[in-house]
Amino acid sequence: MSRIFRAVILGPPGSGKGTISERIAQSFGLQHLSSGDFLRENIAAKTEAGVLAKTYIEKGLLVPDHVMTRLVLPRLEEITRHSWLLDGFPRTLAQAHALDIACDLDLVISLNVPFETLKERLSHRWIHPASGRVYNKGFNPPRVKGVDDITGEPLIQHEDDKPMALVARLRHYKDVAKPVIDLYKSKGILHTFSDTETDRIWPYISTLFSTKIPMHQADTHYAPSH
Ligand SMILES: Nc1nc2c(ncn2[C@@H]2O[C@H](COP(=O)(O)OP(=O)(O)O)[C@@H](O)[C@H]2O)c(=O)[nH]1
Ligand SMILES: Nc1ncnc2c1ncn2[C@@H]1O[C@H](COP(=O)(O)OP(=O)(O)O)[C@@H](O)[C@H]1O
Repeated sequence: MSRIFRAVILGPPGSGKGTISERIAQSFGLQHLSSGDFLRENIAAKTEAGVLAKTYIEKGLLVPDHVMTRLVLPRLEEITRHSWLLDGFPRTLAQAHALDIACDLDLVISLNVPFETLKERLSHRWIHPASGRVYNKGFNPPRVKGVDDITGEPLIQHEDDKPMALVARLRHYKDVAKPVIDLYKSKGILHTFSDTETDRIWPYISTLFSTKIPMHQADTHYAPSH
């Protein structure tokens, strides 16, 4: 059996982590694990962690480290046969240290997208709350304005994607993420990609993964439809 490949994707809210993770998952057969999805599953199932996490997310705050590590690490340990890409975790230095104890990472990608671009994207981000599907006016609009493509249910905008909350959220991200980025830089596994467009970043990420993942493990390659 091939060795498991473990990667993390870092970047501020709106930098395209979810979008790029899906492309990596599709092109290279990695399992996309998203801390936001784990949280939404737990909130929907009303688990103890989910009920607690909801109170923080609603206020636009980070969920405490001990709740996040207890939620995410067991999920990683369950995956013993499949390569994975972790999106949204670690977000703090304490989470990065906990992950470090649990496993060895092969690769960390950091997305560096200008502040103005993030503000613009997030203020146009619309979500289907039940599934977590994400749309963007312009980049990937729903087929019918205001409703989810699959269920036809209404889309909503996160309170913390509204303009007033955005600036504070992005500033806070930067402060908390800096030591995490520095840690992975010092380990020599960090690769940073800077641009305003996902479609311009993607070819570089795709090339990087091609050099790291043996071709027989990779599935068909993702090609943007536009
Ligand atoms: N205009 C534009 N929007 C993008 C681009 N890449 C992603 N988006 C949109 O920006 C928003 C944030 O992307 P997402 O992948 O959710 O970022 P995350 O918060 O880092 O996971 C979503 O509405 C995406 O559809 C891009 O290159 N251009
Ligand atoms: N690793 C984490 N540590 C703390 N809180 C987290 C973590 N991951 C997600 N969250 C919480 O869940 C919310 C939604 O996460 P996510 O879906 O990744 O959205 P976004 O990309 O907009 O930040 C975050 O705003 C935060 O409150």
